[in-house]
Order: sequence, then C-alpha cells, then structure tokens
Amino acid sequence: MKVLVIGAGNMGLTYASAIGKSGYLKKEDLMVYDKSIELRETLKKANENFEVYDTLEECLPVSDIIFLAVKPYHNDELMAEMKEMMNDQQLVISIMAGVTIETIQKGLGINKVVRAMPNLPAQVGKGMTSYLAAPEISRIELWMVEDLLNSTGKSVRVDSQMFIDASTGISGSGPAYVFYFMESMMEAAKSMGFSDNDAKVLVSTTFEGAIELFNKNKLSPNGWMKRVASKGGTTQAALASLEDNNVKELIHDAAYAAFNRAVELGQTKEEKEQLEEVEK
Ligand SMILES: NC(=O)C1=CN([C@@H]2O[C@H](COP(=O)(O)OP(=O)(O)OC[C@H]3O[C@@H](n4cnc5c(N)ncnc54)[C@H](OP(=O)(O)O)[C@@H]3O)[C@@H](O)[C@H]2O)C=CC1
Ligand SMILES: O=C(O)[C@@H]1CCC=N1
Repeated sequence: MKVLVIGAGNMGLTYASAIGKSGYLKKEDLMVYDKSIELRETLKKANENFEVYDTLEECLPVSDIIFLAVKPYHNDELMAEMKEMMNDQQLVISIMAGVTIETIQKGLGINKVVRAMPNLPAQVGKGMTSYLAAPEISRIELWMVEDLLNSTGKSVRVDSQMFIDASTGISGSGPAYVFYFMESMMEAAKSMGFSDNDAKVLVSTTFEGAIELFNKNKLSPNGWMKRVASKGGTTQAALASLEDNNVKELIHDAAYAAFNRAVELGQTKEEKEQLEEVEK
C-alpha cells in the first residue's frame, strides 16, 4: 500500500511524520508532495521516514490512499490538478475544515472519501480526530484508515458530517481556546509582577496538573472545582467573577462560531449564491 500526503504544513507533515515513525509503511511507500520548492528541499535534506516528490504526476497515480492537507481555499485548484490522474480505486482522506465528502467526490470523480477532523496535539501523539467514511469504503479499507489516523492519537467515528463540523468547534479548534486561556492567565501573572518565565511555569504546570487530575478518575470538572474551592475562599471569588462575566456563555459562543464557520467553509458556490438570494 502506498500513501501520499498532499500539503506538508502543520497537519500534513504531522501525519507524514507519525505514519513514518509508526513503522506501518516502508519509506518508499510513504510519499509527500507540497507545492513549495523551498519546503520540499528542506524536507529532502531532513531525511525523514518518507519520500518527497516534486510533481503530482510522479506520486499521485501510484498512490492507494491520499491525504488532502491543504487549506480549504486551495482545494478547488488542487482538485482540478489531481482529477485527471485519479482512478476510482483510490481512497482520499481529507482533513480540510468544512469541505464536504460530496465536494471531494465530485471534484475528483471518485467515491472513496473519508472526512476527518484532527487537531494540532497530533504532533505529539495526543491528537483527537473525528472521522466519517463514505459508504463506498469497505470494512478492510476502514481499518487501514483507522490505523493511519490513530498514528497521531485517538479517533472517534461519527455518523454524520454535521458532527465533523461540530467537532471542529470543540477539538479541532479547541487547542487554540486552551492557549487563549493560558495566555490570559500568563498576562494576569505578569501584571502581578512575575517574570515571563515564572508566569509560564506557573501556568503550564497548573494546566498539566489539572489535566492529570481530571484523567485520574470520574470526577466532573465541576466536582474538581469544588475540591479546589474553599468556602468563602479565593477560588470562589475567582469562579464568581467568571460567572458574573458570563465566561461560560462566551466559550459556548466561540465553539459555535467555529462550528458555523466550518459549515460555511463547506458551502458550494451554488449554495452560497442561493443563500445570498434568500438574504436579499
Ligand atoms: N492547523 C490545525 O490545527 C488544523 C488544521 N486542519 C486542516 O488541515 C488543513 C491544513 O492546515 P495546516 O496544516 O494548518 O495548513 P498549512 O498552511 O500549514 O499547510 C498547508 C500546506 O499545503 C501547501 N499547499 C497549498 N496548496 C497546495 C497544492 N495545490 N499542492 C500542494 N501543496 C499545497 C501549502 O503551501 P503554501 O503555504 O505555499 O500555500 C502549505 O505548505 C486545513 O485544511 C485545515 O482546515 C484540521 C485540523 C487542525
Ligand atoms: O482554523 C482552522 O480553520 C483549522 C481547522 C481546525 C483548526 N484549524
């Protein structure tokens, strides 16, 4: 089996490296293509566990499974270039936010498409991926897809594309919400007089410890909050401030903003035009 990753950015490279390290494929069976010459040259020099190709003509026709890891706005241009070289036995795994299975099937003239939504912690083997396969994909093919996805962490199979868009708002974009929270706490620490480094250690160790506690048993986040908060103490003062400022509602809205944007990114030109007509 030959696997090709198209787009060697944050996520494409994460998959190529993880699959390469997993030993699941021989080096010559794991191929990477990116349109950037500089990036290709850097990757060739790095001598990773995959082969880097300069043209799609050399690698696409011989691949069995193809990861699409370019930004959604590069997809139309890429699919137009790929279409002539595709055959209907090839299986495509798209990790692009929003882009639907139907768009890829139509754009590439194939049926076997999996839509997956990973997240950036995949880079350290702690990724969370949701995925959905088109019905044309066999059970054996699905096992292979799961093996590839699980090389970066955990995965969950969902039963509609709505859940891929929804998980984009939770786990796909989610690491950025965590970093936002970390940044806010580090800024607060620095305003209290801590050095940059001390602020970083205070905050990152707090996050690490809290996650480890949370994973330790079945206690809910609220249960853990109660263990931290003494009656009439400091934590209660902080939690009351968060509640007064509707922070939970704001985080809820942020997750929905990402979910809605994923749906919007997936709309075809015709769907966008129809929507604009209705809104006029
Ligand atoms: N980053 C994240 O946390 C997550 C991202 N995703 C999805 O993954 C996809 C990739 O995101 P990310 O890795 O962050 O993006 P990056 O911009 O880091 O990587 C995309 C790469 O693809 C290259 N590229 C663009 N067009 C082509 C083409 N026609 N042929 C070959 N290569 C091309 C880009 O080159 P150039 O820079 O020159 O354009 C770039 O090197 C997106 O669709 C995103 O929605 C999903 C989950 C999480
Ligand atoms: O921001 C984005 O659109 C992508 C999808 C999920 C994370 N990054």
